[in-house]
Amino acid sequence: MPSRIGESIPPFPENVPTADIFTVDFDRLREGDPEEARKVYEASKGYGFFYLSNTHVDYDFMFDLANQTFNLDPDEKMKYEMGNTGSYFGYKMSGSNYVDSKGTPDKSEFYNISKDDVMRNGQYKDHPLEHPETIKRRRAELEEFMASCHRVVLMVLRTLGEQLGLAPDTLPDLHRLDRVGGDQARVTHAPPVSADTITLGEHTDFGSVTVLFNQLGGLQVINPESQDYKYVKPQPGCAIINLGDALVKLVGGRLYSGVHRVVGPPGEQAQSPRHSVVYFSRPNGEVKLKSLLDPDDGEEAMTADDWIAQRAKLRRTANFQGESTYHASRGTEHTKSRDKPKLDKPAREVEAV
Ligand SMILES: O=C(O)CCC(=O)C(=O)O
Ligand SMILES: [Fe+2]
Repeated sequence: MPSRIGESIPPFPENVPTADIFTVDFDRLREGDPEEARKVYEASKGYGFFYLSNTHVDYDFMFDLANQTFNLDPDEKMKYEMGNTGSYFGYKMSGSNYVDSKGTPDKSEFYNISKDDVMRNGQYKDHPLEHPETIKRRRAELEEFMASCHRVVLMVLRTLGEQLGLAPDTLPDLHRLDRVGGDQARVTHAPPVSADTITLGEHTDFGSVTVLFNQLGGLQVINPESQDYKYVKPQPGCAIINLGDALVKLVGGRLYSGVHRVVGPPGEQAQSPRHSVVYFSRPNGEVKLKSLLDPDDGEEAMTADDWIAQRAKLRRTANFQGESTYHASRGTEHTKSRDKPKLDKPAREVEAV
């Protein structure tokens, strides 16, 4: 794996609690295998997470891009800092989001790259965003990365829509690659920290379907039955797929957006800096986030763009004004009808970490 050339990745330990999540094969799903479709649906009502093999996504270069970008001078990175007003593209320095209801600063930096900027959609056609050279020179690869992740997203959306009785194109039509929306690729970096340190706070993803590539452990998701955190062990060759709040809203709460967080990698892996590579899909910007499966209740719903801006803004340390900000920043995790997860549990209380 290129970001760790010449280094072997320390093993994920055997003695930590891991999430028992389904593995779905993308090729078989595309061929219409009903068993694979069933697994997608069951996973989306359970953990809200599953592994996907045979994704046909080339993501190795993104770990290189991450390494090179986060190694830039802090001054250079800060030129692209996203700010506190709800913009969600560009660089986020470590500490500028908070991780809990006390406003504790996070310990990871990330860089978000807009799908519309890379694809030159809408306003970006004539006014592309500025990026450091480490990202600029990867535009062709980024385009391919985004298009291939988006193919995965559409297949998941089509499958879930069909399982819920929607026409196959209903959800994909609200997530068009060539229409303006908040989709983004992200690379993250956290320095080596112990396994009881939260580097990215407890959250649900804002959008529809997330496609994630991990080399090291540290990602944890709440088990819907036991309501405690389990590690999502990286599986070589597999993406980790999870659902976000926008999709949960579009299907009237019939699917589940898993509550997750990132802590320092477990066991021997704790000596290593951690990178992850993500593609976040969102509904197209003007899509109203209300149920497609229930009668219209007449309530005005937020657009996908406003939803993302609100959540991004309220998660910034600079905008934190006490516990009420934290609660206002949350997603569908506190509105779903299933049992309430044990939210905001400090990492050090998690069993066997
Ligand atoms: O780094 C990871 O494994 C997950 C990152 C994540 O949950 C996020 O960026 O929303
Ligand atoms: Fe996430």
